[in-house]
Amino acid sequence: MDYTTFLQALVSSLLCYWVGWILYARWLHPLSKFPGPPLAAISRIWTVLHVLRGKAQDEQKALHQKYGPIVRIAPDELAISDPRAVKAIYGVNSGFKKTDFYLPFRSPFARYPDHFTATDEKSHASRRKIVHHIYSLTSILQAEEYVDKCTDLFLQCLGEMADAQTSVDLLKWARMYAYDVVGEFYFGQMFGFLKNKDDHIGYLSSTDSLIPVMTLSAVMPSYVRSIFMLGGFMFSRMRKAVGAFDVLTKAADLAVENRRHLFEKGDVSQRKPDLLTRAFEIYYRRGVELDFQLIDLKMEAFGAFFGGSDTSAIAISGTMYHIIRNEQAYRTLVEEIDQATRDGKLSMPHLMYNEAVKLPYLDACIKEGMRIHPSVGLTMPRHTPAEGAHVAGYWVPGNTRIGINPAVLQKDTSVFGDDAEVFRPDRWLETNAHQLNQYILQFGGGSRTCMGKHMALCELYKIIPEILRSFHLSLESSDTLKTSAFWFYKPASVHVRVRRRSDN
Ligand code: HEM
Repeated sequence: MDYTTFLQALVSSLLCYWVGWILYARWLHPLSKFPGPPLAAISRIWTVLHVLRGKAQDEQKALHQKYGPIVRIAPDELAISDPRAVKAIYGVNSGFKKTDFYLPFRSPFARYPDHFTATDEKSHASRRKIVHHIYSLTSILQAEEYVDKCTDLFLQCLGEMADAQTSVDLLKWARMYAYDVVGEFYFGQMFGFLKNKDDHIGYLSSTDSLIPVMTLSAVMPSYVRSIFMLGGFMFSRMRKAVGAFDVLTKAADLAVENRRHLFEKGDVSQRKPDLLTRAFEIYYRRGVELDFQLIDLKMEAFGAFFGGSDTSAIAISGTMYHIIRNEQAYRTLVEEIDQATRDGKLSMPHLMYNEAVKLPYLDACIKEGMRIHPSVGLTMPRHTPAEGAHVAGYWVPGNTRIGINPAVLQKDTSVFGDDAEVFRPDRWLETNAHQLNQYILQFGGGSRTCMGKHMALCELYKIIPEILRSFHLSLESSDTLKTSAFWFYKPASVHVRVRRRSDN
């Protein structure tokens, strides 16, 4: 066969394959009964472009308006926005498993898959059980003073910016705060963002570069991911980002080595009651029995760095944005905080987490802030069990990818009413408010619920009232919040003017 004939045969075979695939995917595939964009039914390109535009939550909402509560977003994948689907997909013992979407986020040096990316439920449950107590509320509150240390520095910086009358990007500062809290909890000390008032070691810009690339890779078919990731390394920004994480790895090594030294010296007085110490206690007491080595301990620190910094910062800045924007809510909240401070129910100079959670309006504002602006803005995809499953009245075949986007469901009018898009904290003070909780997915659900939830809530319930009792904040612009959703549903910025309060 000559070259031209070979080429013609190849092209015709490929054409036949494609025509066959299109006919099958659109009309014969087990998911062909589900509506959705025609391109999504035949290729993942649709999903990749959809995520690439960084507006997944808005586009997905529009999709549901057009096609209904369940939409085919890739040949083998469905997105659903129906309250009944939450328990079916994310409930304990639902039998739904994490998909390979999570794999690009996995650390290359993980011995066991880290909690976030583990796809084998059994192994995940046994590894999570080993460290579960580290993340309990009791354990977090034993280290509450480290949150206070970061809060003091944050407030000091806000004070300086208020005096200098400079504009403050709350997102950037909340990020520096949240990263420094992770530093205190896991790396022996703050990373120094707040002290340096800047991303002096480049971690923030590195996650900004890496997360979108990883997210795009996560929605691509697995066979093109490596090529895509390798392609990414052609760009100096990516190489720089990876370099910054070398610095992080060294910081983790040093923190672990220093702490090990203290343990081996038997110097109990020098040991901070932080999460690193808790992890070391597991290592020394049951490390061999549980196969929990120093590298596993380091993985916990990495998990918190990647899973707990930007998420917490988005929750803080997103909630603050809505409070500041809503005059009535702002006034009511400040009155509640001031009254509680006057009554001695909020300690000075540091209010305690256990005091803050008792303030009903603060609680309502934080719940509403995270409802309307959850930190995750993509579907959290799962595989249906091999035998298939009923989801919200639909029969979904086995091994189908299906997921809910918290940023879509949490604004669903069928659950939250016609004002679902409005920041209205009072909805959480109404009689049946507790029923809404079951449709809130901001911390995920079931056996895969966020491990750092208590740590994140500790930061939120402390920093928001601390800021509001010391400063008055106003938004610089009345424009609506600009956001992007590469896994994290991130505001572009939250610029505010800050004044010291003269009335306290
Ligand atoms: C406001 C802050 C936070 C938010 C909104 C948040 C959100 C989430 C969500 C939605 C998930 C589930 C993802 C999925 O199922 O696909 C998750 C899982 C996880 N989060 Fe968080 N997170 C926050 C803070 C933290 C912190 C501070 C840490 C670390 C200390 C952390 C560590 C983790 C881990 C390890 C998982 C995986 C759990 C598992 O699958 O077993 N998160 N988080």
